[in-house]
Amino acid sequence: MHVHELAENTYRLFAALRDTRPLVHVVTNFVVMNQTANVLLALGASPMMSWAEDDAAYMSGVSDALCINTGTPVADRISVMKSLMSLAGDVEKPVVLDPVGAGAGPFRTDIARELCTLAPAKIIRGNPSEICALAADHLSTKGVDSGISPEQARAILTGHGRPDRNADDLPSGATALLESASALVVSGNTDMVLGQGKMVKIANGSQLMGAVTGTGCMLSAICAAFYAVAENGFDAAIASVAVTGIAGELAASRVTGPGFFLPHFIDSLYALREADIHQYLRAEVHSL
Ligand SMILES: Nc1ncnc2c1ncn2[C@@H]1O[C@H](COP(=O)(O)OP(=O)(O)O)[C@@H](O)[C@H]1O
Ligand SMILES: Cc1ncsc1CCOP(=O)(O)O
Ligand SMILES: [Mg+2]
Repeated sequence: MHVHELAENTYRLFAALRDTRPLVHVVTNFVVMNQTANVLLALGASPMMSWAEDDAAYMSGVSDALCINTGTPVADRISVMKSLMSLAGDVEKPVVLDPVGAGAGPFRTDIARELCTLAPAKIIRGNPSEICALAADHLSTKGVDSGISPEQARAILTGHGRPDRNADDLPSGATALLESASALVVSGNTDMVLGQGKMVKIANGSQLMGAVTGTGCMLSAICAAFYAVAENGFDAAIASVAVTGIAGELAASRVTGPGFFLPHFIDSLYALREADIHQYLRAEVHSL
């Protein structure tokens, strides 16, 4: 597939999202809850941030997608996350898992690994060391920040240059993790979207996105909104990474530092046009 086709598909899903305004149920951490709801609204989705167990069955019945984020994993939240993911799996509702802090100690890593066993068609979106903690038992996450670069993650996931694999092979650790997912998103200065036998690299975004908290969490919620209108998790993940990166780039061009980045990011998402997607998308497709 060509970059041009990726841009067209991204805009098609973006337009569908704005037309249908999917209800996205987000159980996320206390740090990013408000900004995540605002980002979903600016994108064109309808956010719902409930985490009550008593609300789970009803909300699961009416929502179009679910986003689960393990950033502040207190006991009652973990329990509702499991219930919601099981309910969503039963009806094949689109689900996104953001394993915040996987690879930073056994507590978070074990929670994320258990959640990976639920809702088998989910998108899993994390930073390089979070994904490596799930796929390859590599524990290097520094709190919620990646301890490694996307390129290092790629090397770890491919099994360190085994002679029978070339650099473009589908990561072996990722292959196993993909059995519990429809797509993996490894974010960073360049984002990688992995599906069965295929990978797309997207080089949009800005360094400023690493200078404010919650950009990864927002990307995961955006993945859930796109997944609600997409045919599959792989296409939803590509569109989400593209739109997030382009909006981030436009926002960064309008500010001098992180302080005003977030409001400009929200404005850029709100005002994003088809022409921006075609003009700015920088993607490489690898058929594997
Ligand atoms: N140095 C960078 N250059 C471009 N984009 C970046 C950079 N760092 C992070 N991003 C973008 O910020 C978003 C969050 O990614 P990341 O920081 O890896 O996640 P997390 O916040 O979960 O650690 C992604 O859209 C990613 O592309
Ligand atoms: C700082 C912090 N601490 C617990 S959750 C959280 C937010 C993490 O957000 P992101 O993974 O998007 O950087
Ligand atoms: Mg994160």
